[in-house]
Amino acid sequence: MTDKTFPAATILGYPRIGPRRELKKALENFWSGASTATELEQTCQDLRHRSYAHLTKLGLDAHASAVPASFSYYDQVLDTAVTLGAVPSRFADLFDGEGKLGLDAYFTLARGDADRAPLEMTKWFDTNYHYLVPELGPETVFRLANDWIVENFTAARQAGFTTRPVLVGPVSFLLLSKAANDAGAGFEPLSRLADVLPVYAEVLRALAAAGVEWVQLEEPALVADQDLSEGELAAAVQLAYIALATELQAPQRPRLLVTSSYGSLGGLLPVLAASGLDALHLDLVNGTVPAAAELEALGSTVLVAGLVDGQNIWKADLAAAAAKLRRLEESVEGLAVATSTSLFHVPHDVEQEQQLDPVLRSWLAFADQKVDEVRTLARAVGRPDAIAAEVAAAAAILETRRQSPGVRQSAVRARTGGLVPADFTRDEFESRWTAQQDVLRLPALPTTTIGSFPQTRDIRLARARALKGELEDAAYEQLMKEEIKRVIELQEELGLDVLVHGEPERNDMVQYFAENLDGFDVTVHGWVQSYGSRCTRPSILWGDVSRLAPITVPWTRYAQSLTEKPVKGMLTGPVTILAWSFVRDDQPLEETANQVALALRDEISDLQEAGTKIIQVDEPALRELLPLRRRDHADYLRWSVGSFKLATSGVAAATQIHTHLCYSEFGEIIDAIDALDADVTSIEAARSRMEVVQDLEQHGFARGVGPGIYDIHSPRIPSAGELQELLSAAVAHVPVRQLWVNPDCGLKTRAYPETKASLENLVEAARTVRASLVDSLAG
Ligand SMILES: CN1c2c(nc(N)[nH]c2=O)NC[C@@H]1CNc1ccc(C(=O)N[C@@H](CCC(=O)N[C@@H](CCC(=O)N[C@@H](CCC(=O)O)C(=O)O)C(=O)O)C(=O)O)cc1
Ligand SMILES: N[C@@H](CCS)C(=O)O
Ligand SMILES: [Zn+2]
Repeated sequence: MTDKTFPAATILGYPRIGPRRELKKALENFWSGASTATELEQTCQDLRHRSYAHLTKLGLDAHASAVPASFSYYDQVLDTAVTLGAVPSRFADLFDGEGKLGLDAYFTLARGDADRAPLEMTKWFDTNYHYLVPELGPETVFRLANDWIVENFTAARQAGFTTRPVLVGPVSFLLLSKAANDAGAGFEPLSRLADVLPVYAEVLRALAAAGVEWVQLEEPALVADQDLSEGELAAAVQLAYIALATELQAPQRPRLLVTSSYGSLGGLLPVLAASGLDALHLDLVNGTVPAAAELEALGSTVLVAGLVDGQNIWKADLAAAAAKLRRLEESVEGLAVATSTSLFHVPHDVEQEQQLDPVLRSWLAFADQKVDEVRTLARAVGRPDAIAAEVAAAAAILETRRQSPGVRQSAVRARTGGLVPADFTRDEFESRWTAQQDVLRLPALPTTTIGSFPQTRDIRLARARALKGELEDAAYEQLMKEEIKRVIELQEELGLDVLVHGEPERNDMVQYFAENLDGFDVTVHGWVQSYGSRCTRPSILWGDVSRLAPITVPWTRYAQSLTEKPVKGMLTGPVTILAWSFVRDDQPLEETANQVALALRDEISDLQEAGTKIIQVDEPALRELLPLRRRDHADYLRWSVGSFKLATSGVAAATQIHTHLCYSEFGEIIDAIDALDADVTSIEAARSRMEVVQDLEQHGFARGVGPGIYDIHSPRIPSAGELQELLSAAVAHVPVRQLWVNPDCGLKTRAYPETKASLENLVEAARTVRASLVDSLAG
């Protein structure tokens, strides 16, 4: 064992995209062939070392393992899978002659290739980050197949930084994995725990040999209810950490920190406390301070208190955090301060946002400011008075927030305060459905898309120029109208049945609405990684929300004027607007969601007034915000479903309401999807091989449904035959009268050539299956 103690102040991870999205640009250049692998590696090494130097300058101790090596080229779960050699059999040829997986193999797993679908992508806990899902089976061979974790440590040390390498821990790795297609019935990834532990031990030995003092194993899956009993989970945790922390001893391994972000460990805390870990992190923002006896059981294990919120951007309430610290001090031997989660959920630095109102800016802490908050709290350990001035300053800021105009608007409060049950209900579904069929007169298996068409570089550049004042508003509007016209013409040519305007005028499906609603502000550089190279700038929802004027109506009206076919109105739902923004933390989410819902209800009413017959309200984040503990589900689903219904219940029976869900597994919330009472739901399905249609069938889902048959997350063009197969699978499980044909999600991240070709195939597949249905009826 080294004699190094755990650093007093640390963070669990830092944004890896770079202050100016350097990683995004480097990746996209490499993927397009504009740069070489060596150039990408060099850029990323520079990025890592610059961020270590920056964190050192901000006061983290670069010689005491206070700086986590949390970089990833694409995703931290993929990094762990590649380190362990855990790849599905369809990618077996990616290993080189020495059994290693290199950069090309890594990106093939992430993005697929012409013949192979990539790993599935899904939500990382209740966040807007998406990880790649490892696929395991009884035959998966685990072996140390990639040495980046060691190489990066060594290179950083040569540059003067003793970092703390980070890996997803063994129990979470297996719980986050899924059974491979060829795994056989009933296979559970966690059954491979005993096989994966020797490779973790090998990694730890290699890290120790390289001079690593502390390593961070992340176990976030332990804070979420799983499909196994607490006893089974406890046994797995015990097996894993007795093996890695007790049986494997220093100097064979570095000191071990296990982290537990996004919630409370509950009954697993005593298990981890008894496992011989050197340090254990608790999330004390999403979770609560454990009882004294549980803390005392930690003995010599250092408690790393996650007191600073890694997921939201409000300045910390230092008085409340310091009070928690005092309770911890009474019961533990060793105490350090950290963030609740990695900081990759928040942008780099609020000082980059000089355009924000200085009062609002003074309320905010991005990653760099959070480093400061962690250091401040660390100074209070054993000396609470040492931070009295900082505590007073934080309290004054909270008071300014409370008093600030705009935070409470009486007109908005009067509306939410006056809501009655009738505001949340429509006519009965069957009669609506009949009224809608009369108006719409669509063929069986109607084809449509989810809303966005490719956001071309020209569109983004035009918007960037308009923002800089280089392009007049009228000229920008004209360019967007030309794009809408092209998109409508293309859909007519393709023969789609229900059209969209393509969303060219939207920078992002949430930010666009935030820019047009009162109560929000937006950032310029506040980019946060969503997956791979894709980023968003979560908006700041700081005050009461209301609609200043119609937002989407002119664009939708224009698009509808170009075609006889129905054009869907396209809005983002209240839950998704909340989930993908940084939301005020001074009132229940339900109140905020209802404020957003009322603003959308007004927009929907105006769309209907303008002649729009189908209005889609996207709720891709409905599943994302589902609490990690089952006991909290019912309350969440009550208010989230309620806010969707509040937004959509003001329309006539003949107006068809669609919704769209993606990026999650939905089996668990089919009841809630049904309760949304949307007439048609399009839902992600292609990447998970249409698993959802079986859930729908079991549930007896009776509304319209479009299980996405074209996986838009990859440039791969699905053949008409393949799409036809997926559609036939859907027909086998869902009555034809309910079925719609559509891609998995919007097309904004795709380019035109693959979009056109894929949609041609999609329309052809729908026609073929339609014809076969007619034949079978005739036969
Ligand atoms: C559907 N998804 C979304 C999620 N969250 C959101 N907030 N939005 C979503 O759509 N979560 C779940 C899924 C999957 N996640 C994503 C996230 C992000 C993207 C995506 O395509 N992001 C784009 C950025 C989009 C954007 O904000 N565009 C702006 C700014 C564009 C820009 O970079 N401009 C340049 C200048 C122009 C140029 O040189 O190209 C600049 O500012 O420097 C806009 O269009 O105005 C991304 O590129 O990462 C997809 C799915
Ligand atoms: N209407 C949006 C939904 C994405 S989840 C789009 O098509 O991009
Ligand atoms: Zn989607």
